[in-house]
Amino acid sequence: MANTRNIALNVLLKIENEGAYSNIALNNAIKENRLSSVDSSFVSALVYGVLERRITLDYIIRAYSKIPLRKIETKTKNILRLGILQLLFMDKVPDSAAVNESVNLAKKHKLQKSSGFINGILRNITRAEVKYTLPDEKDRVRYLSVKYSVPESIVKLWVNSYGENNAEQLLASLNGRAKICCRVNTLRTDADTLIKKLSDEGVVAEKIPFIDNALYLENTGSVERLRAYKSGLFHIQDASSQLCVNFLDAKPRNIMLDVCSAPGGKSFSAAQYMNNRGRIFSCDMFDHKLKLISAGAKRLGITCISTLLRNASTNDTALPVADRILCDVPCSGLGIMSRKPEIRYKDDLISNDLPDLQYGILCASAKNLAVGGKLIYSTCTLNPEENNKNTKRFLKEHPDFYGVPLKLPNGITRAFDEEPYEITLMPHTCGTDGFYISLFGKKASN
Ligand SMILES: C[S@@+](CC[C@H](N)C(=O)[O-])C[C@H]1O[C@@H](n2cnc3c(N)ncnc32)[C@H](O)[C@@H]1O
Repeated sequence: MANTRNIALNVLLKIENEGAYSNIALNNAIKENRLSSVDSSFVSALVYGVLERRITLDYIIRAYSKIPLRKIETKTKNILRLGILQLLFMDKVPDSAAVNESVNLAKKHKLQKSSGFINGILRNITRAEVKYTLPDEKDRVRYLSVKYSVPESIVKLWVNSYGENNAEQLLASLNGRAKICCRVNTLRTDADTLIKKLSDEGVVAEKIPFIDNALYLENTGSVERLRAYKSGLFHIQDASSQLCVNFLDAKPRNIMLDVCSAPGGKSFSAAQYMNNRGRIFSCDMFDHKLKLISAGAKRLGITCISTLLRNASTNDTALPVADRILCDVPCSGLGIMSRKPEIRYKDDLISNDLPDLQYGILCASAKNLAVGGKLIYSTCTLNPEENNKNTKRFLKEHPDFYGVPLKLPNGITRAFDEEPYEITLMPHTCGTDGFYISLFGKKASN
C-alpha cells in the first residue's frame, strides 16, 4: 500500500526546498508512485491543504510549541503542518490516525527526537476544547492574513487597492481548486460535438455562459491522456484568458504579434479566431518555451503561427507592422493563487522592478501597431502597479494611442471603478482567475 502521507511530505519538501511547482511535483509523484485515484485525491488534498493554509497552520504551531517556529527544522515543520491539517481541516481523517501516522512519518525519516515533539503538540491539540483563536479582529490585516493564509503584504495591497469588501471576498475565493476550463478548437470541431466526445470519455463538460467555445471540465483525470486532447480538439485555458483573446478580436488574414507568448495558449485561441489564415508571430525570450508553442500548434493543427526568440523589452528583432498586438506580460501571478497556492509564499511577490519591465515591453511593442489596429496589455495578477497604473501611464505618455472601451459580456462585472478600456477580473465577481485586460487603438497621424 502506498504511504500517501510520506508522498505528500516529499512533494511539500520539493516545493519548499527546491522551489518546485505544486502541480508538476504532485503529478510526477502520482505517476512515479502509480497512485490509485483514491490515493491521488488524498495526496492532493494533503499537499494543497498545507499550501493553502500554511500561514494558519504555522500560527497554530506557534501557539502550541515551546520551540520558536524558525528553529523547527523543515521536515518536522511539514510533518506538523500535515498532522494539524488532518486534525482540524479534514473531516474524514480520525484524530488517532492523524496523530499516529504523523509520529510514524517522523520515525520513518529518523527524526526520533522530533517524533516526541510532534506527538506532544498533536495530542495537545486533540485534547484542547478551543483548538485555536484567530488574532484580534481589530488588527484587520493580521487577522485576515492568518484566517486566509495570505501574507500580510498582499492583504494590505488588496485592502488598499480594491477596498476591504473586495479584498475579503478575494481572499475567501483562494482556497479550493479552481475550475478547469478549455477552449474548443473551432478549426476541428464545435462545442456540442466536443461535449459529446468528452462525455464518451467520462468527462463532464459544460458551456461557459459568457464566452463562445469555452467549456468547464470536470472529472478529467490527467487531461493529456484523453483522446479528445490527443486529437487536438481543445486546449486548456482559463475563461479570463479566453476573454482576453476575445477582446483582441483577431480576424482572418491579420498580422498579429504575441510578444510574450509561451506556452502559447492565447496565440492558439487567436489562430482559431483567424480561422488559421494570416500570420501570428509568437515570441518569447526562452527557446525551450518556444518548443512548447510549436508542439501545441502542431497538436491543434494550427499552421499560421511562427515562433520567434526575442526580448520584447528591447525590440531588437525587426517585426512587421501588425493589426493585432498582444502584450501578455510576465507578472507577479497574484490572480492564479488558487491554481498555484505556493505563489503566495514567494519572497519577491510585490516587486518594484516588474512594473517598469512590463511598461518597457508595452512601449516597445506598441511601436509596431498599425493605425486602426488593436493592442491588448494583460496580466494574470491583481496589483494596480502592474495593471491600471502602467496603462494609465502609457496613455499619458503616448498621445497617439487611445483606450478602446471594452464591451463586457453578461456575467462579467467590474469589482471596482475602472476606466472603460480596462477590466480587472476577479474570482468573486466573474468566476474566473484574477486577470487584468486593457485594450488600445492607434490614431492616424496628421
Ligand atoms: C504570462 S506568460 C505568457 C502566457 C502566454 N501569453 C499564454 O497565454 O500562454 C509571460 C511569458 O513572457 C515571457 N517573457 C518574460 N520576459 C520576456 C521578455 N522580456 N521578452 C519576451 N518574453 C518574455 C516568459 O517566458 C513567459 O513565457
